[in-house]
Amino acid sequence: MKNILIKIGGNAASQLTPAFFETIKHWQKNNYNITIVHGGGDSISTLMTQLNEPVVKIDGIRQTTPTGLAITKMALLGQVQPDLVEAFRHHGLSAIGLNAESNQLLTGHYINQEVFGLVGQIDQVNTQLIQSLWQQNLIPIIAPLAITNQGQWLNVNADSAATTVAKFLKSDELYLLTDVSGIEVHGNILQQLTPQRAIELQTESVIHGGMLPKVNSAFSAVKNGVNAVHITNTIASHGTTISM
Ligand SMILES: Nc1ncnc2c1ncn2[C@@H]1O[C@H](COP(=O)(O)OP(=O)(O)O)[C@@H](O)[C@H]1O
Ligand SMILES: CC(=O)N[C@@H](CCC(=O)OP(=O)(O)O)C(=O)O
Repeated sequence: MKNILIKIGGNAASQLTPAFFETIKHWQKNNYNITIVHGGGDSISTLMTQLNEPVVKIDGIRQTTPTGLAITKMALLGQVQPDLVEAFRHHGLSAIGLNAESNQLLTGHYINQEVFGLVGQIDQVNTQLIQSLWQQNLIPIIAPLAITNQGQWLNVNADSAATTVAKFLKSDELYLLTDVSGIEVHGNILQQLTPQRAIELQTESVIHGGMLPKVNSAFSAVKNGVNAVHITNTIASHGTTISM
């Protein structure tokens, strides 16, 4: 029995095909446990712009003010997540939307409050809640937010959230679904990426922006027991694979 986590980035969410849902159904029939962590950075930025909140990202991580956090929650929990749950239902799959407060699903801490504001990293995952949903054939769809022990909500980069949840669930495979078919280097998509090559490509700025948290999260996942991370635009292809 496999345990697969799929992170659906904001851009990928609007491009899910019937084939994607058929593959998930096929995996469920084979008793695979499926978990989704969603992004939604594009929806957050659009809503921020509409509400005159500045959009500032440093190396792919959003600086998040208290107003920015309120907008982030609106976008993720009011738009992106319900739309995804509905898409799964429409394709005959039972899914349930979850956030940090769902029976204390995701607890975290600030990464660097002075630089990033209300941005965090996840320390604890209520894996029992996820496992009980799997037993009911429900697919958990989780938002990238966390709560501190003091009850403060934190915005979490969705690649980092997906990676941490995959580590806690001991996932066999993690798919980071995005809008590119893999990591591109001088016009070619890499099949594999080693840590050494990743450092070189980051230094040369060949890997930049939103790809930085993906690559860093992927290496952290494989160091912590996830067998393989695939950076891709479809679960039908592995794109760029990061493994030990
Ligand atoms: N070497 C690279 N190969 C492919 N994409 C890259 C690379 N470096 C930076 N990127 C950028 O990373 C983006 C994916 O990250 P992001 O926009 O944050 O996606 P998501 O919303 O799916 O997390 C790509 O669209 C591309 O613009
Ligand atoms: C702290 C931080 O950067 N949080 C992200 C959360 C959403 C996200 O990561 O969505 P994508 O995967 O679609 O980019 C943000 O505010 O955009």
